[in-house]
Amino acid sequence: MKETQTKRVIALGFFDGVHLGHGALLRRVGEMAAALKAVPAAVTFDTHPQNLILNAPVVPLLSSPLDRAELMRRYYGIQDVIVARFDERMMHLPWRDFVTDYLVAQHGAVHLVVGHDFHFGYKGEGNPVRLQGLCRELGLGCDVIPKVERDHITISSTYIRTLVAQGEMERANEFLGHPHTLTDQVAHGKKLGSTLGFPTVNLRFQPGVLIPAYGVYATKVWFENGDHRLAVTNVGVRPTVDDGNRVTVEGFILDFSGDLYGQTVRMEFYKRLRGERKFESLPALKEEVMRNAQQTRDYFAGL
Ligand SMILES: Cc1cc2nc3c(=O)[nH]c(=O)nc-3n(C[C@H](O)[C@H](O)[C@H](O)COP(=O)(O)O)c2cc1C
Ligand SMILES: Nc1ncnc2c1ncn2[C@@H]1O[C@H](COP(=O)(O)OP(=O)(O)OP(=O)(O)O)[C@@H](O)[C@H]1O
Repeated sequence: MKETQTKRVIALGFFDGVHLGHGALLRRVGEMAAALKAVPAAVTFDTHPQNLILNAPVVPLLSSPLDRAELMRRYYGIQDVIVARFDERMMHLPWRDFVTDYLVAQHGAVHLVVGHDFHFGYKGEGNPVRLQGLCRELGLGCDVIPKVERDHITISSTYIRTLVAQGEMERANEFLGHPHTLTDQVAHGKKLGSTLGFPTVNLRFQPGVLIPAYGVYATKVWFENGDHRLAVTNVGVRPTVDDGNRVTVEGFILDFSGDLYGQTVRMEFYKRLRGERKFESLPALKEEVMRNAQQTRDYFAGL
């Protein structure tokens, strides 16, 4: 590491969802960065390593590395999130080289933080015990964080994905430590909602991102200016008005009028209120949406 290089305390992992287990690592990064006057940082990958190694695609909770970075910053004060490309070269990089060349020489690592089960480098030969040995040799600090559990279940992205896929948002959020979040630039819809009396904001899941169970959710929408509103949001294929398979996310923002097209908004999911249904008429759909809007107000009033 060069004298002039920025010093970083770095957590290692993929960090899909940025859950409470990840939080234990990231909090430790913050403590050590303050003590060492270094920048709190994390390394993640552009695609999940398992996609290349096992050829078994992981369907992530969050849309992109940018979303992971934003949650790490907001909830844990991580300033730099380094997004490493996980390609053939990275896959074949021996674990020692990953530490010495990538983390220390390129990114100024002075202290590393990993979880109890973290494996990395070619064939996953790097593990916490080996890493601690190498760090001692190199004069680097290294913390291995014991597993974080809740209800006797080890918190993991995999488990939280199954909860979100089933629409069990409240439980997913307990394990995440914050609401499940979708960020997108608002796109145009069919504008039918406005005529029906419930204008909606349309968001999209990026291809390959986990879609929560179809249905209606109590949500919050945060705007670019930092304001937020309650919203009642449908995730699904809208069998009443659409015959296609295209999945949409449409939020009826309560107590709001204004133009959001083109804005990047953040939607937080709190509770699934019901499944998606085919209604016999648009007035019947509207009546149900109004009922769901009230359920959303009641839900947040009771929190
Ligand atoms: C809270 C909420 C619940 C909804 N529930 C359903 C539903 O159960 N079935 C359905 O076919 N469409 C449902 N929709 C989708 C509406 O059919 C759709 O929002 C409306 O046709 C307006 O579409 P537009 O925004 O593209 O103009 C729901 C929409 C909202 C906002
Ligand atoms: N419950 C936990 N307790 C402590 N450390 C954890 C926990 N979950 C993950 N970590 C650590 O956080 C880092 C990032 O882990 P990773 O992104 O692989 O998360 P994961 O939740 O275990 O994911 P997956 O379920 O896909 O295996 C790793 O160093 C890992 O060891």
